[in-house]
Amino acid sequence: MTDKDPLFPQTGAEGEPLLAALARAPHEWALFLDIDGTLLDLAETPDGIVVPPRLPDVLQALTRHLGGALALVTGRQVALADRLFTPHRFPIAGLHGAERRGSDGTLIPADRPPALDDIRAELARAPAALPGVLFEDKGAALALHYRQAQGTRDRVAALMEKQLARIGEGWELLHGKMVVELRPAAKDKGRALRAFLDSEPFAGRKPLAIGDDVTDEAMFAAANALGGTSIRIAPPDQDTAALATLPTPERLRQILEEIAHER
Ligand SMILES: O=P(O)(O)OC[C@H]1O[C@H](O[C@H]2O[C@H](CO)[C@@H](O)[C@H](O)[C@H]2O)[C@H](O)[C@@H](O)[C@@H]1O
Ligand SMILES: [Mg+2]
Repeated sequence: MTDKDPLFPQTGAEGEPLLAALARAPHEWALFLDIDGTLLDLAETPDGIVVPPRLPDVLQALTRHLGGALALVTGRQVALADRLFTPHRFPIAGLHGAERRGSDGTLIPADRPPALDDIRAELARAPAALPGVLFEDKGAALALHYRQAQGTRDRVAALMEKQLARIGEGWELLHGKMVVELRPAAKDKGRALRAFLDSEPFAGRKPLAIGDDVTDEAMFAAANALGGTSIRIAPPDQDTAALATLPTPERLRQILEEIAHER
């Protein structure tokens, strides 16, 4: 390996050569894709995202090229992600790795302790006190979004800290893009990537992980440690474990579509 090897670039390198390497040897690679901010442009609200019409078929074509070794790794619920990419269903880790469905189609759900229900009720009332804040109920994880009320950031964080203290061990807060999420701590995106690579058809392949946010950092670190590589959708000077960057979801979608049409 040299400093110039495109498969093992320095942090801040351009991500396109990594995807070109995958396109040249799809049987060697497993592809792990985040959704919001990576495959899809960010929107003002969680429900405001737009799935470009060709994207589900592009992902399906890529899945075929890769012999099935493509998985979505997202903070969304699996059920919601399935609706986004209908009629296709992909191997997927949801809720940042707390739930997972491998290529055999069996979903391993996240635990949903009763204690979460009181917290759910309190957070559902938060938008009344914090105008512009949005509550997202993801079943086994709960989120408050402040993209449309950025002045409430500290109050949202304090409210979520209070919920974390209530629910106790085994839970954590994730501070994502203008969102704070309460979620199970034991499973993250890095562990999800490792679990995929322990099973067919992912086993024995080099992982390429692509994401855009703090929650993807565990996935980047796992991919790098397992002989693969990683791309963050971010400016080239982003502080990240990812070994390369791409500027926008749109550029990623263009490249994925080119690879899908090469076959
Ligand atoms: O892991 P991801 O697939 O990237 O999901 C991360 C979170 O994405 C969503 O929130 C983010 O995207 C919204 C739509 O673009 C945006 O309005 C919000 O500000 C972002 O934080 C989703 O709502 C969360 O549940 C996911 O965990
Ligand atoms: Mg994302």
